[in-house]
Amino acid sequence: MRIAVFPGDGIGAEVIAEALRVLDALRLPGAVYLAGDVGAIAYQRHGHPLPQETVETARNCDAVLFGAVGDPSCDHLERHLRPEQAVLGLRAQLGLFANLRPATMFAGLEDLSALKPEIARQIDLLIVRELNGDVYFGDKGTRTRDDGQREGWDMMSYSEGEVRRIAHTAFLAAQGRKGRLTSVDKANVLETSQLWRDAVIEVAAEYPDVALDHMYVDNAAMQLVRNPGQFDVVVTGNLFGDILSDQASMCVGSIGLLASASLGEQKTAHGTFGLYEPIHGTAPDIAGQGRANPIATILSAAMMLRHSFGRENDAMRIESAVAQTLADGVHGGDLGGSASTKEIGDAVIDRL
Ligand SMILES: NC(=O)C1=CN([C@@H]2O[C@H](COP(=O)(O)OP(=O)(O)OC[C@H]3O[C@@H](n4cnc5c(N)ncnc54)[C@H](O)[C@@H]3O)[C@@H](O)[C@H]2O)C=CC1
Ligand SMILES: CC(C)CC(=O)C(=O)O
Ligand SMILES: [Mg+2]
Repeated sequence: MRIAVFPGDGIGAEVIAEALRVLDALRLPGAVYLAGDVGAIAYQRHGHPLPQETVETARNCDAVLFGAVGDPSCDHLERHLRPEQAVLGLRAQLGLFANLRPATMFAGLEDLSALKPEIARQIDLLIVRELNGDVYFGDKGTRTRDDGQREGWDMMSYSEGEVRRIAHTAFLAAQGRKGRLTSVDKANVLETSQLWRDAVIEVAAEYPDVALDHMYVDNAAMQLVRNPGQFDVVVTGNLFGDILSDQASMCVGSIGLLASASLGEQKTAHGTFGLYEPIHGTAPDIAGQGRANPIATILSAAMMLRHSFGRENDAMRIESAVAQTLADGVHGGDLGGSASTKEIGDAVIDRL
Protein backbone atom coordinates (compact mmCIF):
# COMPACT_ATOMS: atom_id res chain seq x y z
CA MET A 1 0.00 0.00 0.00
CA ARG A 2 1.86 3.03 -1.25
CA ILE A 3 0.22 6.30 -0.27
CA ALA A 4 1.44 9.74 -1.37
CA VAL A 5 0.71 12.38 1.26
CA PHE A 6 0.50 15.99 0.10
CA PRO A 7 -0.74 18.23 2.95
CA GLY A 8 -0.39 21.54 1.07
CA ASP A 9 -1.16 24.85 2.75
CA GLY A 10 -3.16 26.41 5.59
CA ILE A 11 -5.24 23.87 7.48
CA GLY A 12 -4.15 21.19 4.99
CA ALA A 13 -1.32 19.97 7.24
CA GLU A 14 -3.53 20.07 10.35
CA VAL A 15 -6.31 17.91 8.91
CA ILE A 16 -3.95 15.52 7.13
CA ALA A 17 -2.12 14.88 10.43
CA GLU A 18 -5.36 13.60 11.98
CA ALA A 19 -6.21 11.42 8.97
CA LEU A 20 -2.75 9.88 9.20
CA ARG A 21 -3.20 9.16 12.90
CA VAL A 22 -6.49 7.41 12.13
CA LEU A 23 -4.83 5.32 9.38
CA ASP A 24 -1.99 4.49 11.79
CA ALA A 25 -4.48 3.29 14.38
CA LEU A 26 -5.82 0.76 11.85
CA ARG A 27 -2.34 -0.83 11.60
CA LEU A 28 -2.67 -1.36 7.87
CA PRO A 29 -0.31 -4.09 6.68
CA GLY A 30 2.52 -2.82 4.50
CA ALA A 31 1.37 0.80 4.41
CA VAL A 32 4.12 3.13 3.13
CA TYR A 33 3.66 6.89 3.14
CA LEU A 34 5.60 9.16 0.77
CA ALA A 35 5.56 12.90 1.40
CA GLY A 36 5.42 15.59 -1.28
CA ASP A 37 5.19 19.38 -1.53
CA VAL A 38 2.24 21.06 -3.26
CA GLY A 39 0.82 24.57 -3.30
CA ALA A 40 2.28 27.70 -1.76
CA ILE A 41 4.73 25.70 0.31
CA ALA A 42 6.04 24.04 -2.87
CA TYR A 43 6.32 27.43 -4.54
CA GLN A 44 8.37 28.72 -1.61
CA ARG A 45 10.63 25.67 -1.56
CA HIS A 46 10.93 24.84 -5.27
CA GLY A 47 9.69 27.90 -7.19
CA HIS A 48 6.65 25.99 -8.52
CA PRO A 49 3.33 24.96 -6.90
CA LEU A 50 3.48 21.49 -8.47
CA PRO A 51 7.10 20.29 -8.73
CA GLN A 52 7.70 17.42 -11.15
CA GLU A 53 9.06 15.39 -8.23
CA THR A 54 5.65 15.59 -6.55
CA VAL A 55 3.90 14.32 -9.69
CA GLU A 56 6.39 11.45 -9.86
CA THR A 57 5.76 10.58 -6.21
CA ALA A 58 2.02 10.40 -6.95
CA ARG A 59 2.65 8.20 -9.98
CA ASN A 60 4.71 5.82 -7.86
CA CYS A 61 1.84 5.31 -5.42
CA ASP A 62 -1.60 3.66 -5.43
CA ALA A 63 -3.33 6.69 -3.96
CA VAL A 64 -2.78 10.31 -2.98
CA LEU A 65 -4.05 11.77 0.28
CA PHE A 66 -4.32 15.50 -0.29
CA GLY A 67 -4.96 18.40 2.10
CA ALA A 68 -5.65 21.71 0.35
CA VAL A 69 -3.73 24.40 -1.51
CA GLY A 70 -3.96 28.17 -1.58
CA ASP A 71 -2.52 31.10 0.31
CA PRO A 72 -3.48 34.76 0.18
CA SER A 73 0.22 35.68 -0.01
CA CYS A 74 0.26 34.18 -3.52
CA ASP A 75 -2.67 36.15 -4.92
CA HIS A 76 -0.30 38.48 -6.80
CA LEU A 77 1.41 35.65 -8.68
CA GLU A 78 0.78 34.86 -12.33
CA ARG A 79 -1.99 32.30 -12.62
CA HIS A 80 0.23 29.35 -13.57
CA LEU A 81 2.26 29.87 -10.35
CA ARG A 82 -0.74 30.11 -8.02
CA PRO A 83 -0.99 27.29 -5.45
CA GLU A 84 -4.44 26.25 -6.69
CA GLN A 85 -2.88 25.21 -10.00
CA ALA A 86 -1.27 22.33 -8.12
CA VAL A 87 -4.55 20.57 -7.46
CA LEU A 88 -5.88 21.28 -10.95
CA GLY A 89 -2.57 20.12 -12.44
CA LEU A 90 -2.47 16.93 -10.39
CA ARG A 91 -6.05 16.02 -11.29
CA ALA A 92 -5.31 16.59 -14.97
CA GLN A 93 -1.88 14.95 -15.09
CA LEU A 94 -3.12 11.91 -13.22
CA GLY A 95 -6.21 11.60 -15.46
CA LEU A 96 -8.62 11.92 -12.52
CA PHE A 97 -11.85 12.92 -14.24
CA ALA A 98 -14.48 11.67 -11.78
CA ASN A 99 -14.90 13.51 -8.51
CA LEU A 100 -17.21 11.74 -6.06
CA ARG A 101 -18.57 13.94 -3.29
CA PRO A 102 -21.01 12.16 -0.98
CA ALA A 103 -23.21 14.20 1.36
CA THR A 104 -25.06 12.26 4.04
CA MET A 105 -26.80 13.52 7.14
CA PHE A 106 -25.16 12.28 10.32
CA ALA A 107 -27.44 11.40 13.22
CA GLY A 108 -27.39 14.16 15.80
CA LEU A 109 -26.47 16.98 13.41
CA GLU A 110 -30.00 17.67 12.12
CA ASP A 111 -30.34 20.76 14.30
CA LEU A 112 -27.00 22.09 13.03
CA SER A 113 -27.94 21.93 9.35
CA ALA A 114 -28.72 25.15 7.52
CA LEU A 115 -32.04 23.45 6.70
CA LYS A 116 -35.01 22.51 8.88
CA PRO A 117 -34.18 19.24 10.72
CA GLU A 118 -37.00 17.24 9.09
CA ILE A 119 -35.70 18.25 5.65
CA ALA A 120 -32.02 17.77 6.53
CA ARG A 121 -32.70 14.25 7.79
CA GLN A 122 -33.50 13.12 4.23
CA ILE A 123 -30.09 13.97 2.77
CA ASP A 124 -28.21 11.03 1.31
CA LEU A 125 -26.80 12.02 -2.04
CA LEU A 126 -23.69 11.69 -4.15
CA ILE A 127 -22.45 14.46 -6.40
CA VAL A 128 -20.46 13.11 -9.36
CA ARG A 129 -18.53 16.10 -10.66
CA GLU A 130 -16.59 16.02 -13.92
CA LEU A 131 -13.06 17.12 -13.03
CA ASN A 132 -10.93 17.56 -16.14
CA GLY A 133 -12.93 19.94 -18.30
CA ASP A 134 -15.16 23.02 -18.28
CA VAL A 135 -14.06 26.61 -17.66
CA TYR A 136 -11.28 25.50 -15.30
CA PHE A 137 -9.37 23.98 -18.20
CA GLY A 138 -10.58 25.92 -21.25
CA ASP A 139 -8.68 28.62 -23.08
CA LYS A 140 -8.45 31.69 -20.87
CA GLY A 141 -6.91 35.10 -20.94
CA THR A 142 -7.28 38.85 -20.60
CA ARG A 143 -6.79 41.59 -23.15
CA THR A 144 -7.40 45.30 -23.60
CA ARG A 145 -10.16 45.97 -26.10
CA ASP A 146 -10.17 48.70 -28.74
CA ASP A 147 -12.38 50.82 -26.46
CA GLY A 148 -9.69 50.66 -23.78
CA GLN A 149 -11.57 48.33 -21.43
CA ARG A 150 -9.88 45.19 -20.17
CA GLU A 151 -11.79 41.95 -20.66
CA GLY A 152 -11.23 38.43 -19.51
CA TRP A 153 -12.47 35.08 -20.79
CA ASP A 154 -12.55 31.45 -19.71
CA MET A 155 -13.83 29.07 -22.31
CA MET A 156 -16.38 26.49 -21.23
CA SER A 157 -16.16 23.39 -23.37
CA TYR A 158 -16.94 19.70 -23.15
CA SER A 159 -16.45 16.98 -25.72
CA GLU A 160 -19.01 14.19 -26.08
CA GLY A 161 -16.39 11.70 -24.95
CA GLU A 162 -15.75 13.60 -21.74
CA VAL A 163 -19.46 13.72 -20.96
CA ARG A 164 -20.07 10.06 -21.82
CA ARG A 165 -17.15 9.04 -19.59
CA ILE A 166 -18.47 10.82 -16.50
CA ALA A 167 -22.04 9.77 -17.32
CA HIS A 168 -21.00 6.10 -17.17
CA THR A 169 -19.42 6.70 -13.74
CA ALA A 170 -22.63 8.33 -12.53
CA PHE A 171 -25.00 5.67 -13.92
CA LEU A 172 -22.89 2.93 -12.34
CA ALA A 173 -22.94 4.79 -9.02
CA ALA A 174 -26.73 5.13 -9.27
CA GLN A 175 -27.06 1.40 -9.92
CA GLY A 176 -25.19 0.78 -6.67
CA ARG A 177 -27.45 3.19 -4.76
CA LYS A 178 -31.15 4.00 -5.15
CA GLY A 179 -31.19 3.92 -8.95
CA ARG A 180 -31.90 7.61 -9.52
CA LEU A 181 -29.69 10.03 -11.46
CA THR A 182 -30.19 13.77 -11.89
CA SER A 183 -28.07 15.42 -14.55
CA VAL A 184 -27.56 19.10 -13.79
CA ASP A 185 -26.82 21.57 -16.58
CA LYS A 186 -27.88 24.91 -18.02
CA ALA A 187 -29.14 23.56 -21.36
CA ASN A 188 -31.65 26.39 -21.77
CA VAL A 189 -28.73 28.78 -22.36
CA LEU A 190 -25.40 27.00 -22.87
CA GLU A 191 -24.27 25.00 -25.90
CA THR A 192 -21.97 22.91 -23.71
CA SER A 193 -24.96 22.01 -21.58
CA GLN A 194 -27.10 21.00 -24.58
CA LEU A 195 -24.30 18.72 -25.72
CA TRP A 196 -23.98 17.46 -22.14
CA ARG A 197 -27.67 16.64 -21.99
CA ASP A 198 -27.66 14.87 -25.39
CA ALA A 199 -24.66 12.74 -24.42
CA VAL A 200 -26.15 11.80 -21.03
CA ILE A 201 -29.42 10.74 -22.71
CA GLU A 202 -27.43 8.63 -25.18
CA VAL A 203 -25.57 6.85 -22.36
CA ALA A 204 -28.85 6.35 -20.44
CA ALA A 205 -29.92 3.75 -23.02
CA GLU A 206 -27.30 1.41 -21.53
CA TYR A 207 -28.77 1.77 -18.02
CA PRO A 208 -32.52 1.12 -18.32
CA ASP A 209 -32.69 0.35 -14.58
CA VAL A 210 -31.65 3.91 -13.64
CA ALA A 211 -34.31 6.66 -13.57
CA LEU A 212 -32.75 9.73 -15.21
CA ASP A 213 -33.98 13.26 -14.98
CA HIS A 214 -32.48 16.63 -15.92
CA MET A 215 -32.43 19.85 -13.97
CA TYR A 216 -31.14 23.33 -14.69
CA VAL A 217 -28.40 24.31 -12.25
CA ASP A 218 -30.24 27.32 -10.83
CA ASN A 219 -33.23 25.13 -10.01
CA ALA A 220 -30.90 22.43 -8.64
CA ALA A 221 -29.37 24.93 -6.20
CA MET A 222 -32.85 25.81 -5.01
CA GLN A 223 -34.07 22.19 -4.85
CA LEU A 224 -31.00 21.20 -2.83
CA VAL A 225 -32.28 23.47 -0.07
CA ARG A 226 -36.04 22.96 -0.61
CA ASN A 227 -36.13 19.18 -0.96
CA PRO A 228 -32.67 17.51 -0.91
CA GLY A 229 -34.27 14.11 -0.28
CA GLN A 230 -35.27 13.95 -3.96
CA PHE A 231 -31.60 13.51 -4.98
CA ASP A 232 -29.75 10.22 -5.13
CA VAL A 233 -26.86 10.71 -7.59
CA VAL A 234 -26.26 14.09 -9.21
CA VAL A 235 -23.95 14.30 -12.22
CA THR A 236 -22.68 17.65 -13.40
CA GLY A 237 -19.77 19.60 -14.82
CA ASN A 238 -16.70 20.91 -13.06
CA LEU A 239 -17.94 24.41 -12.19
CA PHE A 240 -21.51 23.54 -11.21
CA GLY A 241 -20.30 20.54 -9.20
CA ASP A 242 -17.77 22.64 -7.33
CA ILE A 243 -20.44 25.12 -6.26
CA LEU A 244 -23.25 22.66 -5.54
CA SER A 245 -21.03 20.51 -3.34
CA ASP A 246 -20.05 23.43 -1.09
CA GLN A 247 -23.75 24.20 -0.83
CA ALA A 248 -24.57 20.57 -0.02
CA SER A 249 -22.01 20.65 2.78
CA MET A 250 -23.92 23.30 4.71
CA CYS A 251 -27.10 21.28 4.26
CA VAL A 252 -25.48 18.52 6.34
CA GLY A 253 -23.92 20.93 8.83
CA SER A 254 -20.45 22.03 7.73
CA ILE A 255 -17.95 22.10 4.92
CA GLY A 256 -15.61 20.39 7.38
CA LEU A 257 -17.58 17.15 6.90
CA LEU A 258 -17.49 16.54 3.15
CA ALA A 259 -14.95 14.12 1.72
CA SER A 260 -14.09 13.39 -1.88
CA ALA A 261 -12.49 10.83 -4.16
CA SER A 262 -11.07 11.76 -7.56
CA LEU A 263 -10.78 8.74 -9.79
CA GLY A 264 -9.67 7.89 -13.29
CA GLU A 265 -9.18 4.68 -15.22
CA GLN A 266 -5.86 3.50 -13.77
CA LYS A 267 -6.21 0.34 -11.72
CA THR A 268 -4.31 -0.68 -8.58
CA ALA A 269 -3.91 -4.22 -7.23
CA HIS A 270 -7.22 -3.96 -5.34
CA GLY A 271 -9.08 -1.04 -6.87
CA THR A 272 -8.60 2.24 -8.71
CA PHE A 273 -5.85 4.83 -8.39
CA GLY A 274 -7.29 7.96 -6.81
CA LEU A 275 -6.67 11.26 -5.08
CA TYR A 276 -8.57 11.83 -1.84
CA GLU A 277 -9.19 15.24 -0.32
CA PRO A 278 -11.69 17.19 1.73
CA ILE A 279 -13.87 19.44 -0.44
CA HIS A 280 -12.82 22.53 1.50
CA GLY A 281 -9.84 24.79 0.95
CA THR A 282 -7.03 26.02 3.17
CA ALA A 283 -9.25 28.16 5.43
CA PRO A 284 -6.69 30.96 6.00
CA ASP A 285 -9.02 32.53 8.59
CA ILE A 286 -8.51 29.64 11.03
CA ALA A 287 -5.20 28.15 9.85
CA GLY A 288 -2.60 27.46 12.53
CA GLN A 289 -5.11 27.63 15.39
CA GLY A 290 -5.94 23.94 15.76
CA ARG A 291 -9.59 24.70 15.08
CA ALA A 292 -10.11 22.97 11.72
CA ASN A 293 -12.52 20.07 11.52
CA PRO A 294 -10.50 17.05 10.28
CA ILE A 295 -13.54 14.85 9.63
CA ALA A 296 -13.75 15.60 5.88
CA THR A 297 -10.14 14.45 5.53
CA ILE A 298 -10.60 11.43 7.77
CA LEU A 299 -13.61 10.40 5.66
CA SER A 300 -11.51 10.98 2.52
CA ALA A 301 -9.01 8.48 3.93
CA ALA A 302 -11.90 6.03 4.33
CA MET A 303 -12.83 6.57 0.67
CA MET A 304 -9.20 5.88 -0.22
CA LEU A 305 -9.25 2.54 1.60
CA ARG A 306 -12.47 1.61 -0.20
CA HIS A 307 -11.68 2.73 -3.76
CA SER A 308 -7.90 2.30 -4.08
CA PHE A 309 -7.24 -0.59 -1.70
CA GLY A 310 -10.49 -2.58 -1.61
CA ARG A 311 -10.53 -2.39 2.20
CA GLU A 312 -14.26 -1.95 2.69
CA ASN A 313 -14.20 -3.13 6.31
CA ASP A 314 -11.56 -0.59 7.32
CA ALA A 315 -13.43 2.15 5.45
CA MET A 316 -16.61 1.28 7.32
CA ARG A 317 -14.77 1.19 10.63
CA ILE A 318 -13.64 4.78 10.07
CA GLU A 319 -17.09 5.90 8.93
CA SER A 320 -18.76 4.32 11.97
CA ALA A 321 -16.21 5.89 14.32
CA VAL A 322 -16.85 9.30 12.73
CA ALA A 323 -20.63 8.86 12.98
CA GLN A 324 -20.27 7.89 16.66
CA THR A 325 -17.95 10.82 17.35
CA LEU A 326 -20.51 13.24 15.93
CA ALA A 327 -23.44 11.52 17.64
CA ASP A 328 -21.55 11.81 20.95
CA GLY A 329 -21.41 15.58 20.49
CA VAL A 330 -17.68 15.91 19.80
CA HIS A 331 -18.02 19.00 17.59
CA GLY A 332 -15.52 21.57 16.38
CA GLY A 333 -16.16 25.28 16.07
CA ASP A 334 -17.70 24.84 12.61
CA LEU A 335 -20.52 22.88 14.28
CA GLY A 336 -20.84 25.26 17.23
CA GLY A 337 -18.68 23.12 19.55
CA SER A 338 -15.27 23.59 21.10
CA ALA A 339 -13.33 20.42 20.20
CA SER A 340 -9.93 21.08 18.66
CA THR A 341 -8.65 19.39 15.51
CA LYS A 342 -6.62 16.97 17.61
CA GLU A 343 -9.45 16.26 20.05
CA ILE A 344 -11.69 15.29 17.14
CA GLY A 345 -8.93 13.02 15.80
CA ASP A 346 -8.54 11.46 19.28
CA ALA A 347 -12.30 10.91 19.54
CA VAL A 348 -12.43 9.10 16.20
CA ILE A 349 -9.44 6.91 17.13
CA ASP A 350 -11.03 6.06 20.50
CA ARG A 351 -14.14 4.83 18.68
CA LEU A 352 -12.42 2.80 15.96
N1 LIG B 1 -8.91 21.69 -3.21
C1 LIG B 1 -8.30 22.79 -2.78
O1 LIG B 1 -7.11 22.74 -2.54
C2 LIG B 1 -9.08 24.03 -2.56
C3 LIG B 1 -8.41 25.19 -2.33
N2 LIG B 1 -9.10 26.34 -2.07
C4 LIG B 1 -8.29 27.53 -1.74
O2 LIG B 1 -8.33 27.71 -0.32
C5 LIG B 1 -8.20 29.10 0.00
C6 LIG B 1 -9.35 29.56 0.88
O3 LIG B 1 -10.55 29.46 0.13
P1 LIG B 1 -12.00 29.78 0.70
O4 LIG B 1 -12.81 30.24 -0.42
O5 LIG B 1 -11.90 30.62 1.92
O6 LIG B 1 -12.61 28.35 1.08
P2 LIG B 1 -12.32 27.41 2.33
O7 LIG B 1 -13.05 26.15 2.06
O8 LIG B 1 -10.88 27.31 2.60
O9 LIG B 1 -12.99 28.16 3.58
C7 LIG B 1 -14.32 28.64 3.54
C8 LIG B 1 -14.83 28.82 4.98
O10 LIG B 1 -15.05 27.53 5.55
C9 LIG B 1 -14.27 27.35 6.71
N3 LIG B 1 -13.71 26.00 6.68
C10 LIG B 1 -13.20 25.34 5.61
N4 LIG B 1 -12.75 24.15 5.97
C11 LIG B 1 -12.99 24.01 7.28
C12 LIG B 1 -12.74 22.97 8.23
N5 LIG B 1 -12.16 21.81 7.89
N6 LIG B 1 -13.10 23.19 9.52
C13 LIG B 1 -13.69 24.32 9.88
N7 LIG B 1 -13.96 25.35 9.03
C14 LIG B 1 -13.60 25.18 7.74
C15 LIG B 1 -13.16 28.40 6.63
O11 LIG B 1 -12.70 28.75 7.92
C16 LIG B 1 -13.85 29.53 5.89
O12 LIG B 1 -14.56 30.34 6.80
C17 LIG B 1 -8.13 29.82 -1.35
O13 LIG B 1 -6.80 30.01 -1.67
C18 LIG B 1 -8.78 28.84 -2.31
O14 LIG B 1 -8.39 29.00 -3.64
C19 LIG B 1 -10.45 26.38 -2.01
C20 LIG B 1 -11.18 25.23 -2.23
C21 LIG B 1 -10.54 23.98 -2.53
C1 LIG C 1 -8.82 25.19 -6.70
C2 LIG C 1 -10.28 24.88 -6.82
C3 LIG C 1 -10.71 24.66 -8.22
C4 LIG C 1 -10.56 23.69 -6.02
C5 LIG C 1 -11.97 23.61 -5.57
O1 LIG C 1 -12.61 24.53 -5.15
C6 LIG C 1 -12.55 22.29 -5.56
O2 LIG C 1 -12.09 21.39 -6.24
O3 LIG C 1 -13.57 22.12 -4.87
MG1 LIG D 1 -14.51 23.90 -4.27
